[in-house]
Amino acid sequence: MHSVRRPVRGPPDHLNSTGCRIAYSEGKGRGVYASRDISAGTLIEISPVLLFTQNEYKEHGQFTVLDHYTFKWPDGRMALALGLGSLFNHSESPNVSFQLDTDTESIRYVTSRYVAAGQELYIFYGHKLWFEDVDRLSVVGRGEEVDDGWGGLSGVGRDETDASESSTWSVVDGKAGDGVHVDDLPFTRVRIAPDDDEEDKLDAIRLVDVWVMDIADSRQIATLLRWIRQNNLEDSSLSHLKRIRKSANMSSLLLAPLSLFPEPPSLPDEMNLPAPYIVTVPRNAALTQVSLKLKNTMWPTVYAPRKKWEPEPWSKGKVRWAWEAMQMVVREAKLAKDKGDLPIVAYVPPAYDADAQDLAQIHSAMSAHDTRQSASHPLRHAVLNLIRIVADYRASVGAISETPPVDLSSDPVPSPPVPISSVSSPEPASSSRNGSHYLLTSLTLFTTHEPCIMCSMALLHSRVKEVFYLIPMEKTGGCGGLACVPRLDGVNHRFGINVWKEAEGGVSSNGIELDEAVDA
Ligand SMILES: C[S@@+](CC[C@H](N)C(=O)[O-])C[C@H]1O[C@@H](n2cnc3c(N)ncnc32)[C@H](O)[C@@H]1O
Repeated sequence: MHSVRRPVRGPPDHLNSTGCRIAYSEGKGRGVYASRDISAGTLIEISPVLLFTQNEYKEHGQFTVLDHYTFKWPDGRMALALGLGSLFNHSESPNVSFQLDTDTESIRYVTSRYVAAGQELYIFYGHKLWFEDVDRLSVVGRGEEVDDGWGGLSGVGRDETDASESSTWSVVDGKAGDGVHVDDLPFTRVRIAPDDDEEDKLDAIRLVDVWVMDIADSRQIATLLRWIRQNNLEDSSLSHLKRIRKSANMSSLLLAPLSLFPEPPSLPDEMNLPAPYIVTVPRNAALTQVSLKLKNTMWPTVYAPRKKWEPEPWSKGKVRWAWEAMQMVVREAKLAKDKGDLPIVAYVPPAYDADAQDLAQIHSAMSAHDTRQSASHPLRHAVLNLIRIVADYRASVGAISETPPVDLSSDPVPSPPVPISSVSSPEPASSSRNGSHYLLTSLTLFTTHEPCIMCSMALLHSRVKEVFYLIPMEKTGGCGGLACVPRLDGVNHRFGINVWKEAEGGVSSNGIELDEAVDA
């Protein structure tokens, strides 16, 4: 360890609203510690960086103590993390991953698993350490491997994504924004709807009933759009439709699907609005110009000439996000098994895209494991436990639309932390608000095992965006195994289903297999 002398009065108090404090770490100098339980996927720190030119570093920096704190920035300069960033110590099994954000010249630190209060928060520096890792038995000297000439935390600068130990998987190596070819994706997509009909004829167009309202005074539109947002009427099942239909002297506003509101949604009294009425509109976006023309006669529809069931483009950053989630569920499932429960875990991280995060209003990851055995309760499936945790979270933060976006000056985890072992409250939180329908809107659920039919139905009702699982359950699964719930005729929401390929990125079912008759 380089000499970090203790100041006379110990480490400074550090007020960090995301749960970190500074303390001394045996043999490592100062370190960053969790001051409370922190759930996986929590953004705990954004550190601005100070950048030095290569010359400044070569001529000065490398001969100073700064050499222990600087690392290579993607553009070749050397960087020093301010804030807490420079105080994270190294571990071979880190609990924090980080991402370099070149746009804002900062680094974002996110917990990669649940961290209990009092534990140290570690990142992974890379394989070329210049000090003796006190937690490791063998000594790895700085000169023992090929040096890239930069030293410091030089492993960090390899790419723009995080540098956790797992970044050696080629599918995610490179820049976060780079695309991944569909054939290289580590998962396969289960087809949800038949793709035989192009909906190019009027009678082939699949329909859905929605509530609509006419607005004579166009000045009311902005107020109503705000009201729709606040009342959570933005259902993803209607995202293929434009919100407003204009005619010569009248605008009509699409409110919500009938499937969610059998009764007309109640509108703000003070605006003196006409009563909503029912209109039948296309259920899907238009895939061809012919179908667009036909659909537009019913309601202005989005043109999405994407090949049907062709997966949306995935970037390396997003694959890494999914990969970390899959690693997380498998790891947690093994822990659950060690505790005597079934090794089934469900996990919802914050959405990858900022837009989806805004829509979902979930800014910290939540996970749950199957507690049927420890709770002696037949309904404590991992997915149901997780949905209840999300409901509790939503209830604890109050109105969904009032949840603030994540902001390091405020607490991004307003609810109590939710370790996988914390599922014990007997009753779900209930809410009569419109938002109670939308527990998982825009969110992706990762799970070790294909959810059973009951859980798949619960996911459908929760409006989950998509599901990833590793282990298909042919005899009990509701996402392609025994049945495919979102493919059923008449369901009012469809969610995507993806099956992680066994052992892709090292995510393997070894040790978490179940008897095929068990329903997950
Ligand atoms: C970026 S600094 C981390 C903060 C540092 N502990 C401090 O008090 O300023 C890197 C230095 O921390 C120490 N360090 C980090 N992780 C360590 C580990 N696993 N074992 C021993 N020393 C470690 C080494 O001295 C290294 O040069």
